Amino acid sequence: MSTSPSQTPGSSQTPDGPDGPDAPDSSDSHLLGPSDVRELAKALGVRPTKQRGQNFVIDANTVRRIVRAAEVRPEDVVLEVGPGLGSLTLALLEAADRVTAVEIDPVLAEHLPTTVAARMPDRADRFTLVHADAMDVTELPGPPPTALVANLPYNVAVPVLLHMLAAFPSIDRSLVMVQSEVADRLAARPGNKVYGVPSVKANWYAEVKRSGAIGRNVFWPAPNVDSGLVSLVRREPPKTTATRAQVFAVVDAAFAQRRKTLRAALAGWAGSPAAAEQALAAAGVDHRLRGEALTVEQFAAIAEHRPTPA
Ligand SMILES: C[S@@+](CC[C@H](N)C(=O)[O-])C[C@H]1O[C@@H](n2cnc3c(N)ncnc32)[C@H](O)[C@@H]1O
Repeated sequence: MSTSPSQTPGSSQTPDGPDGPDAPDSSDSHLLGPSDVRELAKALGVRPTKQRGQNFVIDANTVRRIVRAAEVRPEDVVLEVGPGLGSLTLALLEAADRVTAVEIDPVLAEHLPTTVAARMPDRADRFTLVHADAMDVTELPGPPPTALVANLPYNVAVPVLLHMLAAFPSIDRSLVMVQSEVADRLAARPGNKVYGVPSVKANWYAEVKRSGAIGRNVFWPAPNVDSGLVSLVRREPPKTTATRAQVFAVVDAAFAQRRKTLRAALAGWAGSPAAAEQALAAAGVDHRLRGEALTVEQFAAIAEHRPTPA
């Protein structure tokens, strides 16, 4: 199998390839259109897998829209997780100072520098590819990333996002594309029925909001779910004497049994229902509430009052 075609494929349409709403116009000639994606995948022998969340964007307008929504600045060092064939990478390289991309798939990882060099020779020295599982990445070559912009693999989107926010405090803005329901969950506020673990943990790091919807036909292959954009702007974490791990342990316990009151849901964490009630009282939180009503600051206050085991 060839992993390195000698040149980047052209852009002729073929009937059996992925089709999208917008073929690139001449000003987008370095971006990937539907036939470019199909031909690149074919040349590399890539068969997109669900397991790796491989749905490639085939629409130049969509990648431009993502870059605009991310407010990428000329001085930004952008971290992209899962660059795939390079659809978003090329648009990021137009706008940022540097792009560092982390890709798990060996064939995609090996070939992407070739695509970048062929499509954007003037910017190729500003691109770095790291072949790794994003969940294992704790350091990156080059200057620290200032922004995270990614069309995340859907099955690991939340853990990858939270991992990157924890591992790279230099990231002050993120714009991620995720499954629409996950976008709702990430951006949910207390009291919302989809508010849960991802909402609270994301809010530990950032102010989170939904930033638009993306249809299915801008991908190849088209997923069977809609997508949403989520914007995260770094904030100071809540002021607390508890560690992040201690706060997240309370969050996990509260939502593991989300139908139960906090007194019952936190019994295991505190040692007993009575101990949970005591910790909640000390934190100024009504023990009859459920986790879905609490802010991240309230979870932090509860974590500070965990009873010491006898
Ligand atoms: C939804 S596709 C996005 C591809 C490309 N950015 C685009 O928009 O066309 C997700 C990409 O993430 C990669 N990927 C999946 N799991 C990963 C992981 N744990 N770490 C790094 N990359 C991963 C896949 O191989 C794939 O290239």
